[in-house]
Amino acid sequence: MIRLALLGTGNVGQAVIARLEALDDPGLCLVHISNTRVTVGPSLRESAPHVVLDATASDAVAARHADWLARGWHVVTANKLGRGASLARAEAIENACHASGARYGDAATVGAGLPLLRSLRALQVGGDAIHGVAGVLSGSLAWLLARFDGSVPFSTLVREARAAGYTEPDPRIDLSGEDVRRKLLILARAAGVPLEADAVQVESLVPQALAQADDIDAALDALDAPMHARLDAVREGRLHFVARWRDGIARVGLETLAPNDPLAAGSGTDNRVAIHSARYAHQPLVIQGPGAGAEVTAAAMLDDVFALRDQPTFAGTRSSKNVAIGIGRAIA
Ligand SMILES: NC(=O)C1=CN([C@@H]2O[C@H](COP(=O)(O)OP(=O)(O)OC[C@H]3O[C@@H](n4cnc5c(N)ncnc54)[C@H](OP(=O)(O)O)[C@@H]3O)[C@@H](O)[C@H]2O)C=CC1
Ligand SMILES: N[C@@H](CC=O)C(=O)O
Repeated sequence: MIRLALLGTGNVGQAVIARLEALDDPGLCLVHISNTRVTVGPSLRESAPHVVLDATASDAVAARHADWLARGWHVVTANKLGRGASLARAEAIENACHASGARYGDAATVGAGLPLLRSLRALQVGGDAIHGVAGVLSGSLAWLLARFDGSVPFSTLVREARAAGYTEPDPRIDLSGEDVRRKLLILARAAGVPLEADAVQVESLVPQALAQADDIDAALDALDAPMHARLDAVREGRLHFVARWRDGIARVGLETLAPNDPLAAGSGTDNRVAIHSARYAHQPLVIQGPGAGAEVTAAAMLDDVFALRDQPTFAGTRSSKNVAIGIGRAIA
């Protein structure tokens, strides 16, 4: 029996609860659910989970990952602020895993669970050397830029992307390139490169009026004129928000790509990532698929839980009281 604690009951957290309900797996038991307002079940410490599921966007929660791992609790996260924030925090997570044997499931943090991190790690286990990564890493920006033809204000599209659950809780995290920076850091670090967060050059799409706004929704209109100007300046191809890391240089920002560029394929929230390595020296390995959405993200988190099942920690553990999933649903 694996005891799970779920932090965060928003888009992703609710999808985790719904998936647990649908799977109805007797080997999984939800012993704690919490958001910033409500806790269901005993406190996190008292519930002594085997696995903490982080479905928040909270820096304070991510700052605790290393402590939980050091305690022997596995951590499965959609929150990128563990391995995608400061290098010191990413290294603390690494060290805690080595010291305690606990595992860190981060598949959901890049590409909403596409087999990106898994492939990067498997290539290296097989003796490959990763030379660089280039990609469209934001599902929301991919979705927005695919739709943006000037007929509808960019701000209207941002509101739609937010309502569909593709953006971060604060969409400025996507629009500023910060979400993509975090993903590029996670990928580069998974490729063995100790990249500092401020080593990534980031082009932000957020005008000052939006950056400083308290009422984010009202201030989204400030995007419309500058984004229209960017669109008008495109002569051939289409705008894409691209991340690149190679030869010590890492940058994220808008680029105009020709339709036959490998990074320009796909539709909707599709992410596309090209991995350049010793094995894939002439043609990169390209991985593509939906890169945002609560359901795929929740599925990736639970895949990471299932991957833990062979861990000795769970052998012989007693069954625990399952926190009512219906209550978890009710505290959204
Ligand atoms: N949406 C997507 O497509 C994807 C999202 N992710 C990541 O998933 C995470 C969640 O995203 P999403 O569900 O859209 O966000 P939401 O804003 O919908 O939900 C966030 C949840 O976290 C809770 N929370 C915040 N701080 C804490 C805390 N200290 N302790 C417990 N709960 C807390 C919030 O509680 P309250 O309601 O009380 O404020 C809320 O329930 C983010 O890190 C995001 O980057 C990753 C891949 C894809
Ligand atoms: N806001 C993110 C969601 C997944 O990480 C994105 O747009 O890609």
